[in-house]
Amino acid sequence: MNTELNYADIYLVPKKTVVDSRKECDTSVQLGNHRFVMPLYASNMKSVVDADTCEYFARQGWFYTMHRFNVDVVRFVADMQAKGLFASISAGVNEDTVVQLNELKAAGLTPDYITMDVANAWCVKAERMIKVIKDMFPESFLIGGNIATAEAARDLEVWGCDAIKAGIAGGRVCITKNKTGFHRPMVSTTLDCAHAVKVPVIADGGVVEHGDVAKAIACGATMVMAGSLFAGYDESAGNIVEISGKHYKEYFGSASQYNKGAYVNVEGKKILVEYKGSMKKLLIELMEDLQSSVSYAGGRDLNALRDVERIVVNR
Ligand SMILES: NC(=O)C1=CN([C@@H]2O[C@H](COP(=O)(O)OP(=O)(O)OC[C@H]3O[C@@H](n4cnc5c(N)ncnc54)[C@H](OP(=O)(O)O)[C@@H]3O)[C@@H](O)[C@H]2O)C=CC1
Ligand SMILES: Nc1nc2c(ncn2[C@@H]2O[C@H](COP(=O)(O)O)[C@@H](O)[C@H]2O)c(=O)[nH]1
Repeated sequence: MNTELNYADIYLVPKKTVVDSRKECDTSVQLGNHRFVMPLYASNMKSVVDADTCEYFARQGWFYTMHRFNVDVVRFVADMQAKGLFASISAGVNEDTVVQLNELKAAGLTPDYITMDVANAWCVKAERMIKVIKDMFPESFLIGGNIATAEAARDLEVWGCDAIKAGIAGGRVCITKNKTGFHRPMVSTTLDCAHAVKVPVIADGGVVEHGDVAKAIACGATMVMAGSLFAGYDESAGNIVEISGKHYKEYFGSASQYNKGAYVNVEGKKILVEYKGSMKKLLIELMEDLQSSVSYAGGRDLNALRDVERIVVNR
């Protein structure tokens, strides 16, 4: 059996800083036809993003992906593009997704980004859906996920994905590992997948500390997706709950009973996260922290992080 690593098991070794100020460090990243201010974005979960959250992120120059649960995709894509913003939607692998894609086509709309999002995308249904999406929307940038091994990443690349989302059962509200026994820690997942393919890899789930973003990039990720990090703010989706005068927001898994509306194949749970007010301060702090990471890596942009030594501190 192999020993596998998570974000908390590694650190990055500092190099000589070459900038006079952390403000000089560039955290921007190219994904598809757009450049975004940070290589980090919020999970496409109903308790994290809604249409307003997506618009908020797009206006701040951050990437986003709308979730795929009871969404009028025609209206969503039309609204975003009418506002001059990019449209980034999620797709499943069942017939309802084909119906939605046909409706988009009939309306003459092309999403800028489509994320085909299932628990284990290394499967025949995902292979078929990737072909459908690529045939119908060859101009859209297709992200496929999730997977957790080099072999799966290579398959998704061959099947036609323009980027691959990696991470199985590492999320804060995930109970997949408890219920099925399957999981791979994020550092090992990201290293393996990113080294196996030429297309960008998105490290999804398990971000606990801001520094985990830099660690993911150092392991080869182009982007990082996080759910709990963005839950609990004014701009996040999710209901506010008051308990003994204290305010919280609900954060639940996409495979939870609360998202599914039934207790069938449940692999997610609901938690309450502290209500934290406006998200603006978080976005600024995340960028400042990553600028600082780039300076410790001895560079001026994210490329510097790809060159740093990684050390294992826990085994
Ligand atoms: N990143 C992660 O580790 C995980 C993420 N999730 C998230 O939860 C949401 C729901 O995921 P998911 O259950 O895939 O989506 P859906 O519930 O939409 O399932 C999609 C379809 O795939 C089938 N399917 C799902 N899992 C399997 C399987 N293991 N074997 C065979 N068929 C399967 C389902 O059929 P049937 O239900 O009849 O089996 C269904 O028809 C997604 O947003 C996903 O990202 C969920 C778990 C893990
Ligand atoms: N196993 C499950 N994973 C889920 C579910 N809903 C979402 N997710 C994944 O978690 C990440 C977010 O993780 P976090 O640690 O940043 O909070 C998300 O992007 C999905 O990949 C679920 O119900 N079960």
